[in-house]
Amino acid sequence: MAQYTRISGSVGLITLKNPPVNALSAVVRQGIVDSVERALGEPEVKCLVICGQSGKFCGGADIREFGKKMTGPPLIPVFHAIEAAAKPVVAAIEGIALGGGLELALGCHYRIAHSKAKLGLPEVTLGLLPAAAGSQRLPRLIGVPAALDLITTGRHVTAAEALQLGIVDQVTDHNTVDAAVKFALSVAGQSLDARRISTFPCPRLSNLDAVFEAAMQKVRQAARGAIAPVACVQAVRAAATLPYAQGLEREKELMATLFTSGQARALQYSFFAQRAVGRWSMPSGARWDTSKPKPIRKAAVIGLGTMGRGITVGLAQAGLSVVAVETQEKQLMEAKQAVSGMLERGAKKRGVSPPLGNISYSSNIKTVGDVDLVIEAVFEDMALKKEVFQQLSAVCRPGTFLCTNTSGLDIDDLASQTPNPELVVGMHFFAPAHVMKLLEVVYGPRSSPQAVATAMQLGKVIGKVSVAVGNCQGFVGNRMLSPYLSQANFLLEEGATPEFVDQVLEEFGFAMGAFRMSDLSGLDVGWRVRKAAGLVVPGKPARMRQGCRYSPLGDLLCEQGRFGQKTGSGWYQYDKPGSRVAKPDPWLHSFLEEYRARHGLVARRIDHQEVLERCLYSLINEGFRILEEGIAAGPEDIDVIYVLGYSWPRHRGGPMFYADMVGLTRVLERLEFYHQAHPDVPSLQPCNLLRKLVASGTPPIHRWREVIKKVHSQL
Ligand SMILES: CC/C=C\CC(=O)SCCNC(=O)CCNC(=O)[C@H](O)C(C)(C)COP(=O)(O)OP(=O)(O)OC[C@H]1O[C@@H](n2cnc3c(N)ncnc32)[C@H](O)[C@@H]1OP(=O)(O)O
Repeated sequence: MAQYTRISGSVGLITLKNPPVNALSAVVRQGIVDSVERALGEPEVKCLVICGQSGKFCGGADIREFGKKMTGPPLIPVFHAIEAAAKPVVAAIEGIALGGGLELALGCHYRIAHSKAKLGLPEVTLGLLPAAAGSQRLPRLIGVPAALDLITTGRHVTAAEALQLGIVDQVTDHNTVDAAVKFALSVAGQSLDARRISTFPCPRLSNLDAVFEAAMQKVRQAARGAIAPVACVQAVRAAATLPYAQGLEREKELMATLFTSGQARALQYSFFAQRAVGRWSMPSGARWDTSKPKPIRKAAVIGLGTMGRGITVGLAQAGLSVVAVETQEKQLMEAKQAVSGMLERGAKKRGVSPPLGNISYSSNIKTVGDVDLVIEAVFEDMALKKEVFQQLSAVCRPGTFLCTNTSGLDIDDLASQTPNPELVVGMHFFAPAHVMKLLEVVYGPRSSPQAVATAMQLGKVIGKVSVAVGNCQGFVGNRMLSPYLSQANFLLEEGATPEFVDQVLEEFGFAMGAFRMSDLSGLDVGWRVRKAAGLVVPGKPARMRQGCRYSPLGDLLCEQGRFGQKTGSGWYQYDKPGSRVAKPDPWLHSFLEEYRARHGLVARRIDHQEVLERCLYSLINEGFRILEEGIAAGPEDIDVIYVLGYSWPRHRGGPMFYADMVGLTRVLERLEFYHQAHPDVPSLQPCNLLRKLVASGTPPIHRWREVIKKVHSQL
């Protein structure tokens, strides 16, 4: 609702009330209309102030209403009525003014913001554009280049930047409503002619075409197939080239195509999924709301390779005390230098001082005796990790949580090295660990709910989106990646090239195709895992392992020392070791031809559809197996992991959402088709849960949990 009160006798105060972010629901919109009408009708009222309750101005349109039947007054006429008012209307912006919230403020005659407020038009991140006249008012207020930047990126700006850009008229460190009331009284009675943004001409640009061409090129490059950023540029162009009323029409047209698009649905699903994963549950019944985390003030990181360094930076930046341990003195010194550099660069970007003093470095594991939680990040070798866990058990004080940054080793096996397996969980970070938003929190059968809650909470403190998952080989992300990569390899055996497979996957929206990604991460990583799993055994039939089809192509490249970017060659060739520019490699093409000839394989023409279906549906099928086994609690967990950790295009929601969009019946049919063609590839065999979902009428994704529950209760 919107509450109307009178203060200081002559100020009408409208307070938006819709927790948690005062979103503009139908009731709130109606409340604004009624309150404005009432204030304008009261002769004693000289001016109006609009604010939000609980220190939050407004988080924009109510996203929960999207896709439902529209009720209540639409936003544009509401904002026009405010702008047309004969009494000054001042927005008192505390906390947030985002999307429709900022558009509401732009409809007001003046804007006063608290110094800690954040403002922005993030609609593009939801697959939309600022279609409550924001795309038309903002360029008129701050000029085309700045408006293009804010609208196409959706980034939030601080109050200080908003003041500099001209979005707000004043910034205060004090009570914003008091400041706005005072300000409103000071301008009451003055002409409002120069305060109505819709009447402003858009600031002229001599190089208008060049500016828009450059903007379009930039968004197309970054968008990976997303349509909203492109529509945002088109809408701003309308503001720059058309009268306001016609610009609004164009905004409406563009919004109409976006609003019902699959991309908007995917992005909005992704928004809620990212929040839903915080409400985790375990098969034991332990849940986020019944498990209390322990506060972590001091943590230790063991092993200062690439991952350990990133984790140390993340912890220190969040204000924790960190003991960083590396047993080799030389590596310790190198790590200290690298971590300090990362902290200094990060601090410079944020305009703060680097938290160098938060970290103490040591080559002695005994120095971790007084920490609350340890994150082990040594080399991915079970024997080494076990040794570290035994040492930690001996030196840590009772109750210390022991976490491992393994990307797929058995958490329970590690926990068995300690007398308190309930304190052990996995914290699987993604490289670079101080940048990537995803954290897989992995619980073993003996991990306590408190250990899980603590790791989830710590993830939040250091700015990660944490997803709780069960213990299995590769956890969720890497386990699903395995059939995807296998299919990519099989496609090479059957006639494709790495560049063709990558092109198809990149056109789908991945930042990198399977082979470019493997070259970046290092082919030796998977090779080591396959060796440990007993798959790389000389003398075994080359293309079969453990009764299933196996491609040894990656192993053969590793035997040649082709580990990817770091060695200057892998699936592609590079100018020099460490170079990032992948070039098709004639050597690799001849190698594939020889390989096919040696194994009697005849190359055939493979089309886009086959590449996509085999790579993606096998990955999705594994996702259904993960849900069936209860390793992930719901499809949102998997989708968040894939969007944030594996560069799955956000505008496609994630693999499980994508399966829902394609249609489960279609996914099932195609898997059946490919499994028939490749009966020796178990990952193509449709899993039971997928069959059950189809048999139960292919319910939409938000109802899958009901079917999953039934499947679990039958086990
Ligand atoms: C014609 C179309 C006109 C306008 C279009 C729009 O306005 S589209 C909406 C534009 N607004 C946004 O994109 C803001 C989205 N929200 C956020 O970025 C963050 O939620 C926010 C406001 C910065 C707060 O972040 P914080 O980390 O503090 O909290 P959290 O994200 O967990 O959100 C708390 C709960 O609020 C719910 N929520 C947030 N925004 C909205 C919204 N606009 N509509 C409805 N609900 C919203 C969010 O889902 C959380 O709910 P929960 O039940 O706890 O999961």
